[in-house]
Amino acid sequence: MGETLKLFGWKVSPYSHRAEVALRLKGVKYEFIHEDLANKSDMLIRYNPILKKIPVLLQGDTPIVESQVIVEYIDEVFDGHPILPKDPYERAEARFWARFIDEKVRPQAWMSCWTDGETQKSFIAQAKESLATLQGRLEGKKFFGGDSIGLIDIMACSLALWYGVMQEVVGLNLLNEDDYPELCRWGEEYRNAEAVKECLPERELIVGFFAPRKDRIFATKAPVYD
Ligand SMILES: N[C@@H](CCC(=O)N[C@@H](CS)C(=O)NCC(=O)O)C(=O)O
Repeated sequence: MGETLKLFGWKVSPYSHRAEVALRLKGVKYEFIHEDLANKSDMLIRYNPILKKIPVLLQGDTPIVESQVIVEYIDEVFDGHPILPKDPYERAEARFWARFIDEKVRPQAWMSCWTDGETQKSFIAQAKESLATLQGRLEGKKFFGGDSIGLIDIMACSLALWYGVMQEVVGLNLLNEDDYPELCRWGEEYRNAEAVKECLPERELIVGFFAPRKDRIFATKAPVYD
């Protein structure tokens, strides 16, 4: 693995963080290339022509795209901290929860912040149920991965920081210590893990993205990059 690794990312993005924390856990050197998503670079378009999104991991001239794909690639290619379990059944189970997070938890949590009225009530009810289900998967363990960070922890990273910021910006308090003590405890463990601390964005950076765009994000239901 002689080639220089480059990560095209954006510090505000939890997807970008997923890839970066996987590299940090493995102790692999890489260059972080900040993308301006309002004015995407030719390199980003060249290396991710179909989706045109960050993160993109570039190994030599070979791009790997999509955060979970990148995390799994890093785990397969580099020695050190195991991210996915060795056992095929446990690996399948971790991938199931990764999918649950991306298909249920994240969109429900996002929409509970950026809708109102009956629609919001419905998303809040769905998010509450999914958060409780996810919390149950912790089973009293330090991390979803057991004693150390694994795929599910990395996939759930937005619950450890980003979702709290969004809640604060829109004045919601859904993910709180009274209702989700285990999930909040997990969030603290995650934020305090060495590899995470090395690459977790400052809370202010995320507030600085969401707060001024609050109305436009509410209107579009999607991030606004300019
Ligand atoms: N499913 C993708 C999502 C990545 C994603 O949505 N990236 C956003 C930044 S947070 C992006 O590049 N957006 C640019 C765009 O949509 O034009 C992943 O897991 O990597």
